[in-house]
Amino acid sequence: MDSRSVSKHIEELEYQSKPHRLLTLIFPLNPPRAQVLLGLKKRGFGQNKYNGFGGKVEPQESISQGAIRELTEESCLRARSVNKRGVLFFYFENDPVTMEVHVFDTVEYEGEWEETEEMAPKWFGVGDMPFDRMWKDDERWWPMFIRGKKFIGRFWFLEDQVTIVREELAEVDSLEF
Ligand SMILES: Nc1nc2c([nH]c(=O)n2[C@H]2C[C@H](O)[C@@H](COP(=O)(O)OP(=O)(O)OP(=O)(O)O)O2)c(=O)[nH]1
Repeated sequence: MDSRSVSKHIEELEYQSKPHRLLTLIFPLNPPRAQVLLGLKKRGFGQNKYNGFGGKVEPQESISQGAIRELTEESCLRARSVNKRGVLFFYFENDPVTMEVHVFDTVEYEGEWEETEEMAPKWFGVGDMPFDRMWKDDERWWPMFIRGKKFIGRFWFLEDQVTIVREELAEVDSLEF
C-alpha cells in the first residue's frame, strides 16, 4: 500500500487489502469563489465529461505537488497554493482497484488558461454546474465543496461507470490524518 494513501484510517480489512490508485482533482476558483474552471476531458478515462484537473500521483511527489503539476499540464495555470477539500474513494464493479481521489481547490494561481491535449477549459458559475455531463457522484459532494466544507466520500459504481449502488458521504473537520 502506498504510504501516502489515507486508507490506513479506514477500519475495514477488505478495504485495506485492495490496491489503491492515488489520484488528484483540483478546481481553480475565481477570487470571490463564484466561478470554477472545469475542463472538458478530450481523451481517456472520463472522456467527454466536464471535470476538475488532475491525474495520477507520481512516485516522487507529494499529493499536493501532484495536484499542482496536473493543473499546469492540463490547463497551463500555475497554482501558488492549494487547499485540500476532500478525499473520495471509488469502487467499480469487477475492478479490484480502489480509486483514491484527493480533491483540492486553489484561489492563488498564475497564468492564462489554455486548451491542452487533455482538456478544453471553461468557466462555470459554482451554482450552475453541468452535472449531466459530469461524474454521477459530483452532484452529491459539490454542495459541501461550495459551502467551504471538507468531506470524505465513498461511492460504489456498477461496471457502467454511471450507476451508483451505494454511497457514504460525510463532512469532516479535518483532513490532516
Ligand atoms: N469529479 C470526479 N473526478 C473523478 C471521478 N473519478 C475519477 O477518477 N476522477 C478524476 C480523478 C482524476 O483527476 C481523473 C482521472 O485521472 P486520469 O485517468 O486522467 O489520470 P492521468 O491524467 O494521470 O492519466 P493519463 O495522463 O494516463 O491519461 O478523474 C469522479 O467520480 N468524479
